[in-house]
Formats: sequence, C-alpha cells, structure tokens
Amino acid sequence: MYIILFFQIFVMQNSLIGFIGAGNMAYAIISGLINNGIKHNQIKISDTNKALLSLRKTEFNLEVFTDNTKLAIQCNVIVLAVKPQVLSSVCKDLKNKLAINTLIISIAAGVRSRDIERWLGDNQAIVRTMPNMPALLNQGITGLFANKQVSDKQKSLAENILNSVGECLWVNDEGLLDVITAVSGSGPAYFFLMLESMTKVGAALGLDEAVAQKLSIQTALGASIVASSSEDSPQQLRNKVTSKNGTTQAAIESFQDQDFEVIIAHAMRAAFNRANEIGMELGNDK
Ligand SMILES: NC(=O)C1=CN([C@@H]2O[C@H](COP(=O)(O)OP(=O)(O)OC[C@H]3O[C@@H](n4cnc5c(N)ncnc54)[C@H](OP(=O)(O)O)[C@@H]3O)[C@@H](O)[C@H]2O)C=CC1
Ligand SMILES: O=C(O)[C@@H]1CCC=N1
Repeated sequence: MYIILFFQIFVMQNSLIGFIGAGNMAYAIISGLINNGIKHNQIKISDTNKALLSLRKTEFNLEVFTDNTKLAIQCNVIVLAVKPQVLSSVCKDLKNKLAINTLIISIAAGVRSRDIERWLGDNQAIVRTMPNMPALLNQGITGLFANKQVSDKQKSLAENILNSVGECLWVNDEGLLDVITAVSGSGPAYFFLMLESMTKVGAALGLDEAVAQKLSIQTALGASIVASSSEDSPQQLRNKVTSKNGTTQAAIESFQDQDFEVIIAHAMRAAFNRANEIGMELGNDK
C-alpha cells in the first residue's frame, strides 16, 4: 500500500504537465495541483490569449507559451482545456509531433476519444474526462475514460492529477461521460441557478438581497454537507425537514404541482443531448 502511494507520488513529482487553454477549468485544476504540492516548474500553460497568459503567469509563477507545440513537446502529460469547437485544430497542429508515451487528458465536453486519436495520430494514450468547476476548491468530481493505449501507470497518473481537485470515478463505457456531463459537469450551474432564484424571492419577500443570498448559500452548503455525510437518502432527509401540513410541505407540493421532476429531466436531457451533438458535429470534422 505504502509502496504504491510512494510510487504514485514519485510519478507525479516527475511529471511535466502542460495545459493547452488557460481558461476557467485550467485555472481550477492548476490551483488544485499547486495546493497539493506540485511544483510551479512542473506545470506549463499555453493559450492564444496573451493577456490571460500574463495573468496566469502572475497568479501561478509558471512558464507560459503562445505556441501549443512548443509547450507540448516538453511535457509528458498534456491537458486539453480548450472549448470543444477549437479542439480539432489544436490537435491537428500537434499531429505526429508528440512522443508516443505522452499522456493526453481531454476535459472537453462531448468530444470523443476516437476523434482526438484521429486528429492527433493513432496510438496516442488518451484519457477523456469530465471534471467540474468546484475543482477550484478541491471539491470537484471527475468522470474518466481511458482509451486502449493508456497504460496502468498513465491511468494512475491521470487519476492522481484529477484527484488533486476532488474525487475520481472511472467508466468503461465512454458514452457515460455524456451522462456525467449532464449530472456533475454542468450540475454546479443548476445549483447556482437555484441560489439565484432563492435570493431573488427572498428579497422580493422583504429581506435585503445580500441577506437572502447568504441564507440561500449557507442553506445549500448545509444541505450538501448533511447529504454527503448522512446514511439517509436525499428523500429521507427531505422527509425530515417536511413537517406534516407545515411550510416545507406547502413548498414541495408547489414544486410537484409545477412538475419539478419533469423540469429537471428536460434540462438534464438537454445537456446530455448537447454533449452528444457536440460529439457528432466534431466526429464529422475530418
Ligand atoms: N467551465 C466548466 O465548468 C467546465 C468546462 N469543461 C470543459 O473544459 C474546456 C474549457 O472550458 P473553460 O475553461 O470553461 O473555457 P474557457 O473559454 O474559459 O478557456 C478556454 C481557453 O482556451 C483558449 N484558446 C482558444 N483557442 C485556443 C488555441 N488554439 N490554443 C490555445 N488556447 C486556446 C481560449 O482563449 P479565447 O477565450 O481567447 O478563445 C480560452 O482562454 C471545455 O472544453 C469545456 O467543455 C469541462 C467541465 C466543466
Ligand atoms: O457548459 C459546458 O459545455 C461545459 C461542460 C460542462 C460544464 N461546462
């Protein structure tokens, strides 16, 4: 056990991790890596946006590049952190320039590993992932899928990197990553929307907006902590808040009258379908 742990730390400490794309998710993952003891000189970052690169250089004290290839040829792990729509051109520029043992980690929604393989050139080890934004505070959760070229050592390297920002969950069926996208990838935004609505209504009912926001956020935090530490299911916990003929029952009945579950199902299916659509659109990109 200790030998495996020591080996994993050794592999991480001897990796050079390059991020292509310096946006929100790169920021979140790099923050987690640095908080977990990865040295600044083990992370490099490239982006087309020079102003953003100079901000990242100030924030993290890392080497930055405007040329993705220059970054990629120096790293043994490359995290593809650009929008799905620019991923094919980013990969095609790297085609046949990477060492065969370079591990590619894609965080792009919808984009299938076989397309990334096709754009980069065959036989590249690719771990396709779906992290989420709470990675920023090491509270993320990431779904991962490995293509056939990924070795066990590379699997544990990818897992260690994403474990720096939260929990990891491997899937054998790549299609499930689109479901994970609809649940936890996009999920933080669903809860933020709920917070926005609760704040607005609290203010409309007479609270200061800042007070309504604080109450809403602390309530979400408290409910999440209880749900994640309790043996009870979310439904059982809900029942514990819902007094017979009380205020919560009135609210829950109103949600149910408005088909709350249908609203959630439509929204999550829309996210899932969009992930599929992105995969199909880019799958047609030669
Ligand atoms: N945001 C989230 O919560 C999550 C996002 N993801 C995935 O992560 C990926 C990144 O998302 P996010 O960080 O939000 O996006 P951002 O737009 O914040 O970051 C992407 C960065 O890539 C830059 N970029 C564009 N073209 C290139 C290029 N050719 N070479 C290098 N850099 C380039 C962009 O510059 P410019 O803005 O100037 O175009 C931008 O700075 C996406 O694929 C998304 O699906 C996954 C899980 C959660
Ligand atoms: O909205 C998106 O497409 C990305 C993927 C999951 C979260 N953000």
